[in-house]
Amino acid sequence: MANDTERLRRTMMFVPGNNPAMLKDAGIYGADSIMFDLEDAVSITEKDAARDLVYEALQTVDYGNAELVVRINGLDTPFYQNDIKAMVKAKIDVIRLPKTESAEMIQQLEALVADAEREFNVEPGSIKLMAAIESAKGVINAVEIAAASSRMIGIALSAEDYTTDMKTHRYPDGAELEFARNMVLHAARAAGIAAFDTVFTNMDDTDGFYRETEHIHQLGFDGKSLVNPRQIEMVNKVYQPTEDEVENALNVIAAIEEAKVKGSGVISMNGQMVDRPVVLRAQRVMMLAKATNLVNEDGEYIEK
Ligand SMILES: CC(=O)SCCNC(=O)CCNC(=O)[C@H](O)C(C)(C)COP(=O)(O)OP(=O)(O)OC[C@H]1O[C@@H](n2cnc3c(N)ncnc32)[C@H](O)[C@@H]1OP(=O)(O)O
Ligand SMILES: O=C([O-])CC(=O)C(=O)O
Ligand SMILES: [Mg+2]
Repeated sequence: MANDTERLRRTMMFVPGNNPAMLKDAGIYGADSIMFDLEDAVSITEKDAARDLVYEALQTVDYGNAELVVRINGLDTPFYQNDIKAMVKAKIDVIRLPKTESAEMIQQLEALVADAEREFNVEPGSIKLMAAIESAKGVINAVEIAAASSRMIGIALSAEDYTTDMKTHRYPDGAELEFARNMVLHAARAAGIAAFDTVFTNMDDTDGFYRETEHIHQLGFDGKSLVNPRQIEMVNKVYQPTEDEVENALNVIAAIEEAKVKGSGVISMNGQMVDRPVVLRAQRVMMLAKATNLVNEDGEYIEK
């Protein structure tokens, strides 16, 4: 598995935990992260069956290199303890807590995960955590939630529940989400973890999906939660660097290597200053270019 902080997380696709066909095929679409859902996609009467199905799928299906995430039921339900035990036993990569409102909730989750790791002989600390922020209280406390545990790999905005809590709904321009998006993003960056934007649920509105994805890409989100495999390619397209960006990144990396030889951390390239932040941005461009098979491991263009 890639280093937790470097790993690409453009696409995190929800898969309803009670749907055997979707569980079986979820790995074929190329999502960076697959998120098995035990919460709102599963009705109350199917909670136990869904948990068993996801456990079984984790034993039998090959999901390749995808990061495996489970959205457990909330801490105010009778289901979360069994969810945690089963998913730790199955050695899931990441547990996503829905409706997170405080750092204490993450600490409560962490203690239960640590107990389950001991019970099932799973390497201590190996199961990572993330939080979904779905209310005004969660948004206000996003900074402490993001920093609540060294196991945290990310936080996500969940706009369906959030807009309900805010007594509004989702509009095409997304103005009702701007404050929450900026809070979640800044909290994640301050804690050094990933930031995920929310789902887009109108499968027929392709233009709207592109508009929203371009917007959150511009803000700096790592990626989005998704509900449908058709959305994966669209997100990857938005996150794929342009040829000009790759060209510039390659020039920046070459220029800084030359500067290093001369014993300097800064150099001028075509009249533009190149220093550490420019180099870090160039390295991220190259990581995205490699992930979308635009260039090979040596940074050379792959002929299509
Ligand atoms: C607010 C929240 O909490 S959101 C999170 C909870 N919600 C979910 O998890 C919903 C997940 N998504 C879905 O169930 C579906 O994509 C829907 C209902 C949104 C749309 O369904 P459809 O219109 O039938 O999807 P579509 O026609 O694009 O499906 C194409 C194929 O992809 C599969 N597929 C669709 N969504 C998913 C998914 N999320 N995971 C895995 N496979 C999927 C379908 O089974 C179908 O496979 P097939 O061609 O082998 O039959
Ligand atoms: O995490 C998400 O984007 C989906 C969700 O639960 C919500 O929007 O309430
Ligand atoms: Mg929700």
